[in-house]
Amino acid sequence: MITVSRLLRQPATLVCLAFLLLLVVAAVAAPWLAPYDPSAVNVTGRLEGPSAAHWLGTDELGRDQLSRLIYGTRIALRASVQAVGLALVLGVPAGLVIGYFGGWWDRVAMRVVDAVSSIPALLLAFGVIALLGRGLTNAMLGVSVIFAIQLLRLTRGMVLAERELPYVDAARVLGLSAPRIMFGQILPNVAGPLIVQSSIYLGFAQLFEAMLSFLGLGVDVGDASWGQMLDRSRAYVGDQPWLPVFPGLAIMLTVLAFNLIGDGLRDAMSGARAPAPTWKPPPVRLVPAEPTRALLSVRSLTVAFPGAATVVEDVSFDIAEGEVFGLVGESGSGKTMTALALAGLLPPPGAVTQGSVRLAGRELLGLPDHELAALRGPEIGMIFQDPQSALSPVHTIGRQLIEPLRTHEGLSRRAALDRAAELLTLVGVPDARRRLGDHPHQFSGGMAQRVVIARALAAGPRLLIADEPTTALDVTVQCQVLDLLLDLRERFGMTILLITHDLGVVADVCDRVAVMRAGRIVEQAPVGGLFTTPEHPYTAALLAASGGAHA
Ligand SMILES: Nc1ncnc2c1ncn2[C@@H]1O[C@H](COP(=O)(O)OP(=O)(O)OP(=O)(O)O)[C@@H](O)[C@H]1O
Repeated sequence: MITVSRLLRQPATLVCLAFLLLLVVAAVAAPWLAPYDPSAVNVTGRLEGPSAAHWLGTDELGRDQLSRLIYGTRIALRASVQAVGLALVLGVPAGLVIGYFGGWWDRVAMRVVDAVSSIPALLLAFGVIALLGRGLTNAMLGVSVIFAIQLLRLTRGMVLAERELPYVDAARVLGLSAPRIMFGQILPNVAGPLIVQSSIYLGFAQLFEAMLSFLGLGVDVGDASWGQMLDRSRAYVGDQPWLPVFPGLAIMLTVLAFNLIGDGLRDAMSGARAPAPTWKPPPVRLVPAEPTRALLSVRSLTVAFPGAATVVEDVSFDIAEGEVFGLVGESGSGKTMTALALAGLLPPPGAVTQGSVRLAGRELLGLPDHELAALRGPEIGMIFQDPQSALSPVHTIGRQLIEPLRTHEGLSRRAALDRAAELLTLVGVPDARRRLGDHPHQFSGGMAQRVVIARALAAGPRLLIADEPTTALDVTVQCQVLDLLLDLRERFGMTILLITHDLGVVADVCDRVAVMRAGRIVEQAPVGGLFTTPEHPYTAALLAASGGAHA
């Protein structure tokens, strides 16, 4: 539904859809719309220009051009739908099977695909015509084969990625048969790009039909086809210059319409050209905050989503320079929303409705976006739970590390690479120089998290917000990453806001801690005090539930 509404917001796509609808109406209602019989010859009225009797003129046999153009839509649409329909029927199931089963099936099929793909579509159409004879159906068969091969390749590529996803494993565990998984589970997930590609192929098919008819290999001589009209106009264009104009325009506009619809569908599905949301955050009610020596001072921070309950309410805490401050609480208690609010990264329509967030004495709430963006990196760094999803899979680690170094420190590429290698060594990645050329998937979870930490350090932030940085890692690696954070605090005097639901982690690394529940801080204290004498019953219950992890 989101895709349809985005599509309806694209004027160019709407115009193209209306144009195609017009073609379909013209094809279906041709006998009623066409003013003349498209094959009625009138030798006394040959090669006439546009007139009241013949709006688009007549051809070399005196046939009405408008009527032939209207009847031509039937062939244009039939050729396109036939070629793409057959390609979908052949290519998509083959791609699903080959991608899903993989192995030698895949290897053999892909070699065949490579070989057939190297043949130009037009050449293959000539081959099919030579074997099976002239005619629109035979001509479009060769084109269908090429489209089918391309759709097979596209489907197979997407299935290779999809089959590794948890929902496919879940379907296997449920005992669904392979065809049901392929057609019932995977196909709906890969349908979007296939629809987009097909609409683009509809345009290509139309072009091929016109080319083959132009070469005299498509429709029968008497039939009205735009390509054939263009072909016949060549010999008489000297006598009647209007002849090629209308069939040429019809071909051009139809191909353009199919392609623009394909583009529009792609944008609607990816949201790329969707208009920016009109939503504007409400103004923040700044709470006056007294001067403090803390590096970060948060007062009465309140975050709300329109129509939903307030997710963070009246949260206040201070973090001193060099301190590790823990924010702990059960899932959904508002820890992440607090952190995102501090960095100005709340997902719309969430917004800070009131409060004060001062970093080194400077109020951050209400700062314009570009000023906040300039603070992220050198002032506030963030690391998240899943290191792999925080790194771009297609870029090397080196490239991802030098970007912040070049942006914030203005280093040359060579100097940035040297510094990136130093940072990787600092966070404990062995053989750092060589590993700069590796991609994220070549790193284990713990090593990838070290890379993410190194990237956050690259800009030298004063405050590092670490949101569940060890939750996705196994216990041994968790300890190593926490030790690394502590080591960095020691060396650089870095201030850390550590978000976690694990009281064991809090006990190990934090100086002070705040306990959150349902969007509010219910208690905050130095770590030792909180564990020995919790004041709030919720803290006591959390400690009891954690089974003495802190002991
Ligand atoms: N887009 C949203 N719209 C409305 N409410 C949201 C949205 N995103 C999050 N919330 C709500 O905000 C509350 C706080 O979420 P938050 O992610 O901060 O919790 P958390 O304590 O970090 O939990 P977890 O440890 O599971 O990440 C939750 O009740 C959540 O349902």
